[in-house]
Amino acid sequence: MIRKINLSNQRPRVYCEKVPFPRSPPMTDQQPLVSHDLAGVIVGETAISDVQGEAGLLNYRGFDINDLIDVPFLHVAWLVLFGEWPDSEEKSRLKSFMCRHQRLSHAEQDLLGHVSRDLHPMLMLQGMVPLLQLPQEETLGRGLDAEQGLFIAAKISGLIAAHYRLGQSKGILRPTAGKLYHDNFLRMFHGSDPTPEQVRMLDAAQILQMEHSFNAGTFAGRVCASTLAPIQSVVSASIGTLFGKLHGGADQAALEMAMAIGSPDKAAAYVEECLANKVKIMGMGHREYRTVDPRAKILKPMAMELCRDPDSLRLLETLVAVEEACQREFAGRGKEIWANVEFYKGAVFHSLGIPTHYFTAMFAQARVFGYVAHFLEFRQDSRLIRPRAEYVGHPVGSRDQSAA
Ligand SMILES: CC(=O)SCCNC(=O)CCNC(=O)[C@H](O)C(C)(C)COP(=O)(O)OP(=O)(O)OC[C@H]1O[C@@H](n2cnc3c(N)ncnc32)[C@H](O)[C@@H]1OP(=O)(O)O
Ligand SMILES: O=C([O-])CC(=O)C(=O)O
Repeated sequence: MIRKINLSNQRPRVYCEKVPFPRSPPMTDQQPLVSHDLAGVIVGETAISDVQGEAGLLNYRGFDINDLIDVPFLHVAWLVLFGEWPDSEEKSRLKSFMCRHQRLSHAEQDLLGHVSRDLHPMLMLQGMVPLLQLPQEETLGRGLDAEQGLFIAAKISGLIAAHYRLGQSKGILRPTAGKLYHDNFLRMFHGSDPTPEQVRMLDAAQILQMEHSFNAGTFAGRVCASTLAPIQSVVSASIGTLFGKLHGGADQAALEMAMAIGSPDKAAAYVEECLANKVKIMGMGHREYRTVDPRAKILKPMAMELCRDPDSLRLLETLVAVEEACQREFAGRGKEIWANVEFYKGAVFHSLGIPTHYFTAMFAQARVFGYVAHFLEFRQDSRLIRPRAEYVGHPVGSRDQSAA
């Protein structure tokens, strides 16, 4: 039996005595558990990834992310989904499956053609995913849910590239059999061959974004899955949640912030002004990490390697100056706020020629593998997620009904 109270806006870790998940004891006359933001509250178990916020560590299925960034992207995706590496037969089937489904059918192209070119790519994805006709037969030998989840993942990459092409008044391109997943994506997006270095960098950046335990988007998906909604509703709910600036949308906001600041010498004044006015600095801070995000540690040197042209370099130097000013200012205020995954990722994407308003959609393109992994895990043993609210409105009988 547990009873745990977490005061909102504080950070105590409130661990409960182990009770068999997913069932909590029924709420009766005992003191209710209250948490407005669920900070520190454990609401389930997962074997998919582990975020160690104090130490600044992240692993997927028991592998530290530093050891995963050089592994082929789709092999890591398989690991995240199924908890083991694919064998050689599975590697080859997965590669051709993803390539086949990255290509949009005529019906899918037609649907996308009706979407406004100006619609934000995240809204386009959230709307398009439930409209996909999912496969009804298994070919990968991992069950229909996994088949459909991987199908959605491949389509997301095709939809992003096609949406961008249509916005540029250019034709939609097809993937090429035998090419790597992100090689095809970059070619379908830009219409030109990426360098092996660009593909390698995109692989690494996307591996870093693939999975992150019970983040808001994944949790929203779990809530949706708990009603027994289908996988396309679950992924769509997660994408909608990822879009916000306090979550995935911070990637676009962080680089646009650097663009608006303009040059490194203006960074300190910008940070001081934000903090004086209680404005959040995008790409800084994290609910779980009490130190620098382990992914930011990898993305910063990647950005330094990639940002060579004067425009990219100025943006990167501006970000570095913002980070330094934040470190000074937050330390002076006794706060532990560090760069998160979003802070330097934008500089990497920018150097790959991705416009800022596509950043979060590309985050979704990677995180969808995590969403599907959680769907598969959660569906094995789930119960409806339904918290309570404390009613603070008018009491019955206290209102004038004559004007009804
Ligand atoms: C993929 C991802 O989702 S990573 C996160 C992406 N989001 C962002 O980058 C948006 C900017 N960051 C933020 O808004 C926050 O840091 C969040 C939402 C990520 C985490 O929020 P919280 O868990 O509430 O942060 P936390 O409890 O550490 O905040 C402590 C204090 O630092 C402040 N703070 C936290 N982050 C920032 C920031 N980026 N800029 C300015 N102040 C900040 C908070 O306002 C709070 O101040 P207070 O004590 O005066 O109220
Ligand atoms: O876990 C979180 O709160 C945010 C997130 O998705 C990430 O950092 O990748």
